[in-house]
Amino acid sequence: MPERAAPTTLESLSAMVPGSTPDLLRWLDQQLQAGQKEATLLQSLRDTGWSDAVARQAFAQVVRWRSAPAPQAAPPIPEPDLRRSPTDIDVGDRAVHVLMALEHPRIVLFGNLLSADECDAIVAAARPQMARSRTVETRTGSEEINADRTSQGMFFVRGQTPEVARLEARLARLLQWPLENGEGLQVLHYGPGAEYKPHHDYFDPAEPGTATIVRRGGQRVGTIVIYLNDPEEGGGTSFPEARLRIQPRKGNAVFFSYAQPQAHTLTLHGGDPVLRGEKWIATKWLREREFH
Ligand SMILES: O=C(O)CCC(=O)C(=O)O
Ligand SMILES: [Fe+2]
Repeated sequence: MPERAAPTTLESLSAMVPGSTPDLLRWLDQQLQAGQKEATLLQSLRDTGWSDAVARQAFAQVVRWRSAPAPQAAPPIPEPDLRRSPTDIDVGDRAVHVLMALEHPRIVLFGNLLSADECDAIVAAARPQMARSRTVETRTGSEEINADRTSQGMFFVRGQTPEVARLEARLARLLQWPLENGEGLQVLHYGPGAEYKPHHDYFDPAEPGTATIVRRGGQRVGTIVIYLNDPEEGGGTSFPEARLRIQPRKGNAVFFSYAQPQAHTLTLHGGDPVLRGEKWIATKWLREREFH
């Protein structure tokens, strides 16, 4: 029998037909599956002592239940395979540590994603191209300077340097998400006092520019922020609704996902002001579809 994912089970359906039983509904379902006709079925039910009213109501409910459309499986989103609570995840050329996992909001903290040398190489490649960070402006669909974001930043195109390509391959395995569905890696640098006020990374569907933005690759559905150095004080990544702060550690990374572009995902987050030292991060935003 084809698998049926109806809004309710036959057991709970029988509660909606007074006088019926789950067995009666299961029998009707099997008979309909076998191609039996209404008149024949109602007659056999009457013959075996069911009242006409119960037989008719049960028949109608089962017919309706059988024709209910199978609910759409939720589309996949980026997600590490944590089903067996692994300590490490093999990403091909490295064992990434799983340090913490929160269900809702979905937040996973990883260690050992990058070696110290790899972090340094990404910073060195990004440094000459740093400029005041821009954010995608959903009101207009263009990129603008944002007063809430006092960091400096740049984007790599995918695969731009060997380190970037290696990191992207690792992330694809770690998050079980195609490399092509990722935006180019963004590197951000926060000096003392710099911050990124709490925000959502998805594009607000209510804003007029969002339709234009999501034409390229769909919505953002996940983010991984990779720490490229150790700030001395401050500079955490905070999730105020989860009352959670992640303290940066060179080579570690925090991943979070949001299946819908909605506040109930509790993925509001920000970069706390750097109090002492500086902060370097690389951010990869993951899209629903291929981003090019
Ligand atoms: O600086 C941080 O820790 C957070 C960065 C961030 O929210 C982003 O890049 O979207
Ligand atoms: Fe963000």
